[in-house]
Amino acid sequence: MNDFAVDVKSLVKEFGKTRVVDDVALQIPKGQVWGFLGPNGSGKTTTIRMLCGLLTPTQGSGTCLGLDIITEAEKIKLQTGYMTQKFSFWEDLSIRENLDFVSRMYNLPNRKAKVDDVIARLDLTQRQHQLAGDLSGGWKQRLALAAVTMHNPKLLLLDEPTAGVDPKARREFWDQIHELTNQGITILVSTHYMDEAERCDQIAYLAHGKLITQGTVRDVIAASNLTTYVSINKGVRQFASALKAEDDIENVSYFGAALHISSTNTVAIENVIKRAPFDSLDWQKITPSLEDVFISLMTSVGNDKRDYQ
Ligand SMILES: Nc1ncnc2c1ncn2[C@@H]1O[C@H](COP(=O)(O)OP(=O)(O)OP(=O)(O)O)[C@@H](O)[C@H]1O
Repeated sequence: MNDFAVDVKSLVKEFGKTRVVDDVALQIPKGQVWGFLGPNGSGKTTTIRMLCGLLTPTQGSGTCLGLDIITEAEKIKLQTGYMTQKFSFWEDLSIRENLDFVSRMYNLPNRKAKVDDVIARLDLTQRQHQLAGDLSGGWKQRLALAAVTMHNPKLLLLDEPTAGVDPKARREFWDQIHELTNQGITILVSTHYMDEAERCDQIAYLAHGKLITQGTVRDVIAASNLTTYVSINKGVRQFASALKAEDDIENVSYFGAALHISSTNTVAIENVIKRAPFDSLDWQKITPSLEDVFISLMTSVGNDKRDYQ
């Protein structure tokens, strides 16, 4: 068994004639938290489902927790916790009843102690008798995290666990995620939130089913070769459409009162800001943010031209 919790290569998934995941390779070291990013429909959920044995790849091979993803999918399921995008617990049962049900499904020994423990660990004591259907988004996600960790999985696959959850609850959720990695659990978490991407050891970015970039946030920013300038002059927004019309500016975006412009061609972007009318603004070169990089990546890969039946 190697030191990777996930070690897969050439993963392909086709639905009919549409290639939804296209030649994806991932090597996730044990005990790390990885962010899985990419636009809607880029294939994140499909990849996650292949990793936990719920979908069979059309092509490709590899292991999860040292187990073959094709031939040992059932064993992988027992050691993996998969949190789906949609809340999938019983709304008419309380938190405690839901967790008790899950512990029965996994046939866990010492069920009551196990449920007591997970309720305490995730700070659910006060709400344990509340119906799941009455919980707010943040508490629902906490219940879901409790449920997927009850059988002591070594790998957690979390599909947009914090979508629609308020910032405080999101922060608490991430505290729990880091607590779990401290215990040696490996986590792959899909997200659209940049601040969450920045909390990960490494990130992998998918577009149109292909892995476009991966590494630490710093690596991904460096590999983008993006040059970004920012202006915070009053009235800078009035220049946005003229800047967007410039062929050499690949990306113009608002960050509050500031305007960021980016290009992979440093000379060209610097020529633009030296020219009228843009030379009337003060420009400062900055390290591109992850968001600058992702917008640039999305622009460079273009629109999804695949055919969906
Ligand atoms: N069972 C299926 N049959 C046919 N097409 C599917 C099936 N499952 C997913 N797809 C298609 O595959 C593409 C990738 O979907 P997937 O859910 O993996 O993307 P995603 O990156 O997780 O998107 P999102 O960020 O919106 O959750 C989508 O266009 C989707 O419609």
